[in-house]
Amino acid sequence: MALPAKSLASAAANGLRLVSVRNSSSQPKVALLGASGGIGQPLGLLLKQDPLVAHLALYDVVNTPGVAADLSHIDSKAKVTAHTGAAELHAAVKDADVIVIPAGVPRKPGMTRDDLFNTNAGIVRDLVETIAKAAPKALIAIITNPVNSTVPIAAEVLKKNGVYDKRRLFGVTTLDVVRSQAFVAELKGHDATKTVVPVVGGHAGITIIPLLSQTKPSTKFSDEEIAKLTPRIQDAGTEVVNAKAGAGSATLSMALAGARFANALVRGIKGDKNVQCAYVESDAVKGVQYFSTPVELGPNGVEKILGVTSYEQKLIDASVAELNKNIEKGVAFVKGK
Ligand SMILES: NC(=O)C1=CN([C@@H]2O[C@H](COP(=O)(O)OP(=O)(O)OC[C@H]3O[C@@H](n4cnc5c(N)ncnc54)[C@H](O)[C@@H]3O)[C@@H](O)[C@H]2O)C=CC1
Ligand SMILES: O=C([O-])CC(=O)C(=O)O
Repeated sequence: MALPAKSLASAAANGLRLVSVRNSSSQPKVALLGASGGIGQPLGLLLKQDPLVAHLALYDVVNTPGVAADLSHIDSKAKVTAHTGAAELHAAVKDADVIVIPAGVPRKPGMTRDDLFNTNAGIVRDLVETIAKAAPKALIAIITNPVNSTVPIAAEVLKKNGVYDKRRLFGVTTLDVVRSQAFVAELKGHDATKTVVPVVGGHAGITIIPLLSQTKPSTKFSDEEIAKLTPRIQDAGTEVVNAKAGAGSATLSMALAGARFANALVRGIKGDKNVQCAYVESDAVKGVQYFSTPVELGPNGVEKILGVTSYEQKLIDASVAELNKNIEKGVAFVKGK
């Protein structure tokens, strides 16, 4: 919530230290952490072009001034600021409405997303520790893998700081939706821009569950088509990792997906309610604490969790044990068990 200029002035006059006042929804600030990376740079480009973004704060441990100088020459609305290294993180996230996090290492061929845990868990924990203090009301969108575990890590850090609000924390699974829509459109000759495929569960292997039965426009798939499409969607990240042959994982399609999701969060903040799939704390599926489903986004983040009723129940059941393993690993990392 933004304070009117008058109350800000009188608070300052009374010597009050104002901590973490959010910008007004009319001037949204988006902070991008990991802004110099393979995802960060094209995602920064797309966010700079987003007419809803008033301030784009770029944070990384390296190369931020160059990326910011480059982006700041684009004739779009967003003001761009650069913040480099831990000492400048507080300023990067302070008053942010939305914080998008692609900071961390990507996979190489032969690795699972869980193999990134040892490096990325600590990166996410430390970033969220500062967010908890400088921007406790921000909507946080985590791209860093393994998403199934980094979201519970972030939640535990926010809880430890007494500022956790389950409506405000998201694992970004939009790329799974983007891919499903691309693959289905290609197979069926649909217009990809008008094809809708919800994807639920998590963001690794069998936890990625495309609800092909709910494709719009309504589409019939043979058993053979489903048997081919489902694993292709589940392994699409690995398809890119292998094609890049050691040079990283998906960056361009992820930048598009991340920009789409960040835009949806900002629209929600501005009162333009909309529905997106995201990995959030949820009671949609029994026996698992975090699960991606379509959720309605609004001024406070998740306004409503839209459940899953689906023909894909076997896939959902199969994902629960794997998700619980990933979630428990993240929680234990923060709790030091
Ligand atoms: N959720 C999803 O659907 C997807 C997630 N990813 C994940 O996104 C992450 C980033 O991937 P890329 O951009 O390709 O990697 P990258 O290595 O190209 O870029 C990562 C950036 O993070 C920065 N960084 C490292 N430690 C940091 C810290 N403590 N604070 C701030 N910045 C820090 C690096 O300096 C680098 O600029 C990976 O974990 C990857 O697995 C990738 C694709 C899809
Ligand atoms: O596969 C990876 O390591 C990156 C990722 O999450 C994706 O492309 O879906």
